[in-house]
Amino acid sequence: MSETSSATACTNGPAVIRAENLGLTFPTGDGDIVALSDVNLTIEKGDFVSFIGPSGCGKTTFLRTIADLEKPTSGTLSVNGMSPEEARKARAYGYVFQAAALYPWRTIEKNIALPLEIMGHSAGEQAERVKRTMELVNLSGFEKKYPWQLSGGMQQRASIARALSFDADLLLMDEPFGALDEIVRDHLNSELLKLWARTEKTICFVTHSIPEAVYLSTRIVVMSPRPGRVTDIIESTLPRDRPLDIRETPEFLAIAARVREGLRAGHSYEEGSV
Ligand SMILES: Nc1ncnc2c1ncn2[C@@H]1O[C@H](COP(=O)(O)OP(=O)(O)OP(=O)(O)O)[C@@H](O)[C@H]1O
Repeated sequence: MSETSSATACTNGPAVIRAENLGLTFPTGDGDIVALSDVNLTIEKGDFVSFIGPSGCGKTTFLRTIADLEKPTSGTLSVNGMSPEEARKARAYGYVFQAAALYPWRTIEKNIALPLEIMGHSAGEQAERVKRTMELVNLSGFEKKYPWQLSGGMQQRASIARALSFDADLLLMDEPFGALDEIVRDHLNSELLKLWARTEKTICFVTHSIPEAVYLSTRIVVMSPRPGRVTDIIESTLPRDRPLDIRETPEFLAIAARVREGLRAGHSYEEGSV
């Protein structure tokens, strides 16, 4: 799909995210950095959208703009039909960072309960939600442990549980598995797909890995730097039910080849990852 046609893609239905001509420029001492330029993208409810592209193409900035952690300098952005600020105040999204970012002095259950505490949920409601989300990410039994007593993969599952605890429909995930080894990453990828199927959340997922993007996504947004822009949007033809060995199928490899081609067209392809 060309840059021009991607601008008009998928504009039917109730959009969770709608970006129109979105731009964000950071003024710095060394001049302006155009992190996002003319981004047009619509994400529908229940989509699993991955953002892939080389370092500096604006993936994190786009997620942070959705989360109202950055302000656009041009264009418009709506989240569940609201401004990003309104959506943040309405707790419309959960955010999972690259590092698990758990508080070391809190037990796992207390880390997961933190947003619920801040939102003023009763102790009973907190306990019920913590139990439910810990089950969802397969961490039951580890409630009283501290983060340092868990493996990296388990810590990241706890941070996913924390993002799910207040039941936002939208999950923003910024390279959540980037620091994990491949076996753990495979496992968490397939767990995440199951969780997505069970909860019907809308997920925006940043990754540098082509196989990860293809395995997880209903749509893959390819971005390119200088300035950061969307250069391709690839619709997945894979079924929603995806065993890990789907990655060996010709259909999977064909989509991966398309993503690689999209990255190459943005003059950003490097062998293996981006
Ligand atoms: N607060 C900031 N001030 C100035 N420049 C910034 C700021 N945040 C990001 N940038 C710049 O904006 C561009 C996009 O950054 P961003 O972190 O969104 O890229 P990315 O695609 O997520 O990269 P990576 O894959 O390395 O995480 C980069 O050139 C980055 O240096």
